[in-house]
Amino acid sequence: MRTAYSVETVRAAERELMARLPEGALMQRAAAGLAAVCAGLLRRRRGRVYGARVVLLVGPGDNGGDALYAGARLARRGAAVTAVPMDPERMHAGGLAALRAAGGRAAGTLPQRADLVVDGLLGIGGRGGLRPAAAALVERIPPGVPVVAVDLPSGVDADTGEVAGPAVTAEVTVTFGAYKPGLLIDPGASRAGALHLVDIGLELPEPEVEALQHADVAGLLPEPTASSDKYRRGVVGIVAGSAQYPGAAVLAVAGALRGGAGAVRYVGPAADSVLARHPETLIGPGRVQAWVIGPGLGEGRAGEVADLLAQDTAVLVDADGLRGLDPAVLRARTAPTLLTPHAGEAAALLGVSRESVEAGRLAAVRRLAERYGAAVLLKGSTTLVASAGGRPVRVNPTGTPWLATAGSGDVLSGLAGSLLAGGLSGADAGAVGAYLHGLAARRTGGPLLAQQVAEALPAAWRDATHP
Ligand SMILES: NC(=O)C1=CN([C@@H]2O[C@H](COP(=O)(O)OP(=O)(O)OC[C@H]3O[C@@H](n4cnc5c(N)ncnc54)[C@H](O)[C@@H]3O)[C@@H](O)[C@H]2O)[C@@H](O)CC1
Ligand SMILES: [K+]
Repeated sequence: MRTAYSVETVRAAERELMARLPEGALMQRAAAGLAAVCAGLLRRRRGRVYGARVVLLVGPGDNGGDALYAGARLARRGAAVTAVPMDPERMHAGGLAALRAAGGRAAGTLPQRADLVVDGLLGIGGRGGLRPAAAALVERIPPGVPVVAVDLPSGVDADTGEVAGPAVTAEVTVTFGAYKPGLLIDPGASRAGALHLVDIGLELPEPEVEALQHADVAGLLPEPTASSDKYRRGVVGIVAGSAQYPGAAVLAVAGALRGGAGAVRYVGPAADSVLARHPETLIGPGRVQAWVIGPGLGEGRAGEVADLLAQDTAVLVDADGLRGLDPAVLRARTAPTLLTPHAGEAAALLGVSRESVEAGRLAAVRRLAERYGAAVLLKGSTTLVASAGGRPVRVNPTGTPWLATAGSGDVLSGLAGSLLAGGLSGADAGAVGAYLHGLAARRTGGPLLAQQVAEALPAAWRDATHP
């Protein structure tokens, strides 16, 4: 599991550790780790560190200090290191002295030629969009030069991943002590490049955010045993599609058939289309371990949603099924419930604007889970899954922008419903479903069809369970 911690938590752990260590020890650990990653990148790119031109962008705080001390280490190995300050009056004094003693220099403007730029403008002390002096430096980073971000890309909000205005786009981010949520959640995540965690010895409590990895997914996926027949492996029922949208039913069933359930049952007006594509489907009402309701349902079917929610069976509600949900009804349920809105649907469920959901996705998914007393999967470029009761929010690490295509959400709801039928909790079914769905899309690559994502799911399942 990859875990991430808020600034407040990291600061508290740092204070506790600093009190037990000599002054400056943590910064030296950070700088040593940062310099090692920079040196590795330079060796891969140009064979050696000696003679490399390294530019440090130096902010007024300790993030700049890390960059300066790391620059000093690179200068001692023969790199030509130039520090460019955001504010010449406010540079970490010890770091600047170390850089100068190692043969580095400070300059007022950004050199046009460089082999590497180190972004030490702002770390976890950054607030709001970059102020003009910082933004001006970021805009002058020469195109094509790799950037290593110190702790996080400057301009990315550490706690939320929000980016207000210009921000650094890094090839690598070297982060200290713990991942920050903003490194795992878009738009911040896509600015951070490859993540490298330097252990500085922090002792940390329960994380705010976590991201499943292959091993976690393998541990959660239901694997059939010799004694499991199709009913023991669970039956998932799909209530989806309408005369207007029969395709949503076909795609939800396509996802459900590949989610490990023993059988898939379909209830709705698109039975002919479903059977034509998926002859293995059971048709008509019957016993199931989990229901999926919503994809392509169209209007006027709230009664069917209410009927399913009144049953003591796991239910996933998606798309049109999410309209007008009553928080009191959901909160009263004891069987697992998973809601899978996109930002627009989430906004309607919260009674806020779509923009406000998109600007604060982490807060929005938490609020939804609390308000509806259910697990909530908020779709988007990084899909988030929250559960009621304040557990860490799960961030899906496998997404790809190509997944923003018609019908891909229908495949996901079928898949996650199938996992619910297999006995996973709402939050686990959502997080594992999003993980496999993203992996399948990555395997498919390029402009993709939702049907292809469904077809790649068995291979994604094998990748996660037998890496
Ligand atoms: N505290 C610790 O024990 C450690 C901290 N480390 C480093 O220290 C960093 C945190 O240092 P600081 O607390 O000094 O904070 P930062 O260096 O992140 O930045 C704070 C400074 O930036 C200015 N600033 C804030 N927002 C701005 C904006 N939007 N535009 C322009 N300027 C802005 C503030 O006025 C303040 O002077 C970490 O990210 C990490 O890199 C590491 O050395 C490891 C140990
Ligand atoms: K930075």
